[in-house]
Amino acid sequence: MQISRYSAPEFDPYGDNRPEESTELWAAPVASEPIVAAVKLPGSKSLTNRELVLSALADAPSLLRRPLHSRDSALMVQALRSLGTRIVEVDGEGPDPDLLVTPGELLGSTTIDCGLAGTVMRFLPPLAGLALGPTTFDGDEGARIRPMAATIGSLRDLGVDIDDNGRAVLPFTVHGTGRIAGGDVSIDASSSSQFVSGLLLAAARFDDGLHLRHSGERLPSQPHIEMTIAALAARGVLVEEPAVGEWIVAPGAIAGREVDIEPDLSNAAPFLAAALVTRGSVTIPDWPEQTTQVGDELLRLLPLFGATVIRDGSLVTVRGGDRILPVELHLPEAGELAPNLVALAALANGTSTITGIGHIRHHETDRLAALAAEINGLGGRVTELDDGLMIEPAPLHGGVWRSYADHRTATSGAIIGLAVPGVDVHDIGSTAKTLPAFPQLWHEMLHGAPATQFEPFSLTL
Ligand SMILES: O=C(O)C1=C[C@@H](OP(=O)(O)O)[C@@H](O)[C@H](O)C1
Ligand SMILES: C=C(OP(=O)(O)O)C(=O)O
Repeated sequence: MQISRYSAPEFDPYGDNRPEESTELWAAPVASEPIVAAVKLPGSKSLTNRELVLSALADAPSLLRRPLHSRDSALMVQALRSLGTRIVEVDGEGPDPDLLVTPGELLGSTTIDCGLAGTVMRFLPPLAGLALGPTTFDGDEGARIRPMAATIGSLRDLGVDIDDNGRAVLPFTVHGTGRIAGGDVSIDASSSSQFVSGLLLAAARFDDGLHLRHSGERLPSQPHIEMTIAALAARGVLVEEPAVGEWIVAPGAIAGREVDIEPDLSNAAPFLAAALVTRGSVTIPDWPEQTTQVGDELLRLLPLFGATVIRDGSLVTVRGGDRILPVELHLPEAGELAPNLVALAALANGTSTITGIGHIRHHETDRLAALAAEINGLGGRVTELDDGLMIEPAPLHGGVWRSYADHRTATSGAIIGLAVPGVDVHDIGSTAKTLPAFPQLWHEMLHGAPATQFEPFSLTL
């Protein structure tokens, strides 16, 4: 295999926009024996935020059952409410209330806080174009460097006036007029599939619908585009795909519906990884038989690391092998899973390469640089490639593991900490982005009993 090395400038994910970081350290628990546990996971971020957006655009109310309640979904709820959508919590089973969404006229004249949520910053600008007044988008300091050019450029090409001071990043203002002409548009979605999903979700509400073409050299995270297309189909909107990287949506209504949100299978990754690290077994209930979630790929990928996967109806159990095997993976479709897989590879008994994931430099942080810096900080031997990482075996020692406000970097530190004493994860609270209960669930997985010392992340809806 040809490996081209990436020569990184000294890693600083924020430049001058460094956010204030909490100095809180979380002592990652070490597993002294094989873990045998079952972990029930909350709803999928990607499904919840798509269904919230589609419910706001629909022609009738929708009920979301067992949606995710996390920072990313709370930001989406808050943003849609401020645009004019009514969203109320209604009783559901368990701790995560259902959401009843009643679409209203999109009003605009508001400011949307995107936090660090790609789904909020890429899915909502088209809705702001359909709104009656201006909407300003901003977010965390770390969000202000995430690429937005394809969203801003395409909406402009479709007739929307956007003021971004020529910078093509947050903050920017969409001057909505209540309608978007729609029609033909071409984008480069090589840095995120969310540019495609954001346009497709709203396209049926454009006057002339949408004929979208992707013109860049690669299209990452394609399962997430398939998820968008499936969510639209379930609401009566057909997306035609005349060629790879081309989508057509006719103008029409988006139906309201009742929808069960599946558990977040990408967030199953750290727990299933724990089975491999401790040579134990971890079971996830309610694993959907069929799904568009890329997390389902874990059932194919984890056996490559030496795991055995057992399916019993909706129960999925992953059992660790004698050791963690090195892997050679090309993962453009599953960048979201890469950080946790890299953590596993750092504990393997040989050299691994994971490629095809250059776009994850544009996720919550530059994940390739972050993972290399943190594993190497514990004595590891990770080399950045231009589109991935090479991970060579090395004895790891304890130390501080920085999270860079990234939930998946944080959980990667927790995975390594199971096997390496003395790993202190900085800002474990960043897991609230998609899994506020992560520290509790991790503790329960290890000890079987609820932890008392964790204050759950509180959300005001
Ligand atoms: O549409 C979505 O819900 C997502 C798409 C993917 O983004 P990229 O295409 O930027 O990788 C994924 O990594 C992200 O976590 C969620
Ligand atoms: C890339 C991710 O998030 P976002 O939706 O903010 O892009 C992620 O959750 O791994």
